[in-house]
Amino acid sequence: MNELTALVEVRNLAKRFADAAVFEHVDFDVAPGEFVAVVGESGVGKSTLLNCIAGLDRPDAGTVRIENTDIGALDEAAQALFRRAHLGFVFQAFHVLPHLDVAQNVALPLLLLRRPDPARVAEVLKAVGLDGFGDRLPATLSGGQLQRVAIARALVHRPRLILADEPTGNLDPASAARIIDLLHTQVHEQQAACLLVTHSRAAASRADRVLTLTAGGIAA
Ligand SMILES: Nc1ncnc2c1ncn2[C@@H]1O[C@H](COP(=O)(O)OP(=O)(O)OP(=O)(O)O)[C@@H](O)[C@H]1O
Repeated sequence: MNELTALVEVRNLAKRFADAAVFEHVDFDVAPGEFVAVVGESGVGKSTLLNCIAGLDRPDAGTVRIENTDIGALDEAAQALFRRAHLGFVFQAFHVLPHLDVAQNVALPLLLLRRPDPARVAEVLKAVGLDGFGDRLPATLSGGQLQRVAIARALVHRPRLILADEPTGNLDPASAARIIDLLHTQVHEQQAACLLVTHSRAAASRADRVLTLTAGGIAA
């Protein structure tokens, strides 16, 4: 895949923490409209890989280009603006803001982009099965409901790249399937791309491609 067609291009990426290597020689592309699952043993570095792609962790070697922008070449402020406009990130730990209600949490990416759109917020809340939960505070929600708030927030601004770290980890099989459907719809309708880190065989089996991360690289 050449530079013009790849939405994400990862080249020779390596990351270590202090004296412990996590991974090296990580090379892959993701095309527009592609849904890619990343699997691998616990602790192999899947979350770290997503963080490096988003510019939240700095790799020790290699490059990440998203829509032809070299993320590592941007300063922190420019990286934050780039993330805001182009990325939707579902974190393993949700990062839902406790003092904002569900609708306000989901609306946040649109507000930061100065594109408030209450109808879109209501649409994604309905899509994740949280119709009627807009005015609830996060402390009153279950783990699976919080996870769906995080997913709605990651999708509300229709990002080109969705990075999702175990987005179905707290969900029952039917809710999980519904979230994977939603990610598929977003990816295929918007020609976006999704990188889904998962231990779930069911979720991985729905991806267009499955990549396995090891300490020495990543491969189909
Ligand atoms: N900030 C950090 N400082 C030091 N070591 C870290 C840090 N973050 C992660 N690690 C280590 O890096 C390795 C990769 O962690 P990571 O969370 O990326 O793995 P993972 O494949 O996502 O794991 P899991 O499937 O269990 O979620 C682990 O050994 C972890 O202990």
